[in-house]
Amino acid sequence: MNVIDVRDLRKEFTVRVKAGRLRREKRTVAAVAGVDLRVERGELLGYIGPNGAGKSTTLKMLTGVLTPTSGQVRVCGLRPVPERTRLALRVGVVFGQRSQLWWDLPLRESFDLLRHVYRVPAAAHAARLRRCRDLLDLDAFADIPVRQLSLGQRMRGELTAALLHGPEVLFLDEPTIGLDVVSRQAVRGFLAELGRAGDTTLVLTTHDLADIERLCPRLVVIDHGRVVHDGSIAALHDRYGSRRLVVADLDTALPQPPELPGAPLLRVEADGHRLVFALESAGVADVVAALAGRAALRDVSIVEPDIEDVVARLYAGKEGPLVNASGIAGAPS
Ligand SMILES: Nc1ncnc2c1ncn2[C@@H]1O[C@H](COP(=O)(O)OP(=O)(O)OP(=O)(O)O)[C@@H](O)[C@H]1O
Repeated sequence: MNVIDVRDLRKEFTVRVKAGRLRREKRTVAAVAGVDLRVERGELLGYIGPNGAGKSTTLKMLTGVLTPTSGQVRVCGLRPVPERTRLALRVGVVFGQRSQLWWDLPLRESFDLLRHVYRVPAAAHAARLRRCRDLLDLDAFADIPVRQLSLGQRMRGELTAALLHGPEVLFLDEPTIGLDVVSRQAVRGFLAELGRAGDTTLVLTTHDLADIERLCPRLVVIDHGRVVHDGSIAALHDRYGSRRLVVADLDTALPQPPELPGAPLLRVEADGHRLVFALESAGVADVVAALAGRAALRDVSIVEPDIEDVVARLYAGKEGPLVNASGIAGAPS
């Protein structure tokens, strides 16, 4: 069953813009311009796009904060705006910039209050809290008022607060923004664990593509309010022709670089001591074996295609083969 079902969703804002020295005129901005999206129970969905693409506006419509201009939205079978109270019991929300915790209370007391707000049975509350305490290491700071917590500590508290009522869908808007490496890993690890358990659907917006690579088998990219990609990261790489690379360091440069079937040579570097091949139809083992038969190899490494590059091209509206992370464009120099 689709826990999220969105059809031709639109949101327009009326803004006043300067039109001359003193005059201002009204203009309509289509923040979301016809999004279709279906998400099944247990899916982990990355919802990304450049600044101003319409991500937050979409999430706000999915959670009942904003009324759509037109289109259809169902989340857990409910219409988010008219049935917002019922929806709140079935979804959790973590918006990086906003808090649902009580600023002057320690986390422990916030969690207790939330139990009463959502009327969660004591045993279920205790079980969920125990899981979050273990996975997010909350005990070290659970008695400190929220206002004194670091951003990373607060984010762990926010995640817990969003999950204590056992939501079916968790919406996360930039959950790792501003976090240090350790906190980011803790949050990602926690979300991965939640995803593995399979009973919570995650919708994650982020500018940190490592979040997406780590967590989301499915990636929806929007730009100017429209979906421009819906599929896996691998599908995005296929679309842009980005390939894995084999980088071979040789003891002695060859007079003529070898031609390997299914793995074109992209570049020769370091006076011929480094050869870079793109893996097309050939496998790593075939390429390495063929090279080893023709040259003394000092080192071989495999370079994975870089998601940042592919997404940057998508945002820039450029189709076609990728200049990948190593700046390798296609022809040997
Ligand atoms: N309340 C509003 N009034 C007028 N325009 C708005 C309003 N909220 C959003 N917009 C406009 O709608 C567009 C989409 O904004 P939105 O916040 O959804 O983008 P976003 O993808 O979340 O961007 P970011 O990555 O920068 O957070 C932008 O052009 C923004 O200026």
